[in-house]
Amino acid sequence: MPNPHASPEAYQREIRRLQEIIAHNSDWLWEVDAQGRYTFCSAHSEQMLGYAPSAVLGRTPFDFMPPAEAERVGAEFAAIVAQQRPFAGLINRNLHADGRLVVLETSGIPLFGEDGRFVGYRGIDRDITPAIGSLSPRMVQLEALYAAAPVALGLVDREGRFVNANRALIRLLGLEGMPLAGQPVARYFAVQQLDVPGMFTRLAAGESIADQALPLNGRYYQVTIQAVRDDGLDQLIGMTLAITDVTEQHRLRQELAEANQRMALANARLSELADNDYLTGLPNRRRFDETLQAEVARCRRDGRALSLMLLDIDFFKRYNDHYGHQAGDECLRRLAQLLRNGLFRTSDLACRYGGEEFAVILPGLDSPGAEDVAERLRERLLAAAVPHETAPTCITASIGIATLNGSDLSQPGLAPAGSATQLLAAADRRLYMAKRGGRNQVSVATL
Ligand SMILES: Nc1nc2c(ncn2[C@@H]2O[C@H](COP(=O)(O)OP(=O)(O)OP(=O)(O)O)[C@@H](O)[C@H]2O)c(=O)[nH]1
Repeated sequence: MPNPHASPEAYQREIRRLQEIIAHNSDWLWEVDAQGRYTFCSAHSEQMLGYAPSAVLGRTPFDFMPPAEAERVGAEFAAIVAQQRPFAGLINRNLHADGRLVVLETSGIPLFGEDGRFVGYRGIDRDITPAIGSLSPRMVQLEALYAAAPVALGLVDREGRFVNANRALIRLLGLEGMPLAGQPVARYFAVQQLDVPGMFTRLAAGESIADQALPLNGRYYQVTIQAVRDDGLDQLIGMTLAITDVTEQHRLRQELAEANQRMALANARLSELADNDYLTGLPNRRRFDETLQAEVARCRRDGRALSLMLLDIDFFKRYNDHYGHQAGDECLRRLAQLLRNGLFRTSDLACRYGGEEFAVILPGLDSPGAEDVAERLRERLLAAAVPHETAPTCITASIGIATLNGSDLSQPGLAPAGSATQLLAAADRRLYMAKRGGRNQVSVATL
């Protein structure tokens, strides 16, 4: 610094000497204020960037950079300013007035006023473009794409450290303004989220790594890993990380799964409604017809017996008239419950045939077996002693039974549909006979 106590001539000489040093130095000397605006600029700006100092003063270094570079360097510089620390070797790209890209290496020290307040930086820029060679436009384009890609991209070395990261990755990690290069991946992702050593072991063994899900801060990401190999030696030197936000797809998939589940429930309910009687919950006439057809066909195939029971409540009209239709409904539900309650084998099917009439299909049961079941059922209903004041006793039922013997059915020319019709007609005849015979009884036919 010039000595302010020297004679004016000596002081002037010292000032000129310093100006010459600045002018003949190969570096660009500058000062910026606390807002980063140039307050001093040596003549080198002209030769480095093609702008005279007068065109530089008042502007910021970022005004001379391509936008993406300005954003990147701006973030790095903001972190430095926040700590008000010296820095060196900050590499940045600038646009020369003639359109060329110029790579500068910037170093600086913070400046403080007499009261100790931070007032800006003083530093130098060195043109290192000749040292690194000119940047091909293709390289610049690729870098711009990398920087601006919406997918979070990063390169990781064999030690599990970030070599670089694009803006999306820095944003994803909430690290705006902080340098990520050189930081271990494990610092930001737990091993359960990204097992980098494990992945390297597998990549080194020639395995590929399937995309994996990564829930993070309430969002869902998909991580894609690729090995990076040394071109010449085919040696694993690192891996690329691509982290795509798939929250929306994840949400849609979940909604779809839920909708499918609701649909399956609705379908199950629909088919239940289509197959079951709404009043008693027993299988309805449609289900009965289908099952009887199938069982007759099976009876014919296997040569086994098949019995059919038709059950009709006695004096039910009187019951309805006396107790009301709703009480009649309740009575039907009670009888349905009785039919359901384990009187039959799992292969048996009790259905509401219509009105106050029920049917039970008894596969594999011969005539005496079916009669036995019917008697037990009749007795249980009697034992339930459901009051019926306008009938001789309580609620009772008449039952008609018909049985097909499989061996008879194997005769040619007897169609299954015909057999089912015959079986039904025979059981119905027997029911009629049970009614005629005085009700509360079982009548059995053998075809
Ligand atoms: N409460 C109620 N009653 C029904 C239902 N379906 C049919 N019924 C009644 O059942 C009665 C059947 O009467 P009928 O066919 O004359 O026979 P019944 O009075 O039982 O006389 P028998 O069968 O000869 O002993 C009718 O009054 C029908 O209205 C129903 O879902 N709920």
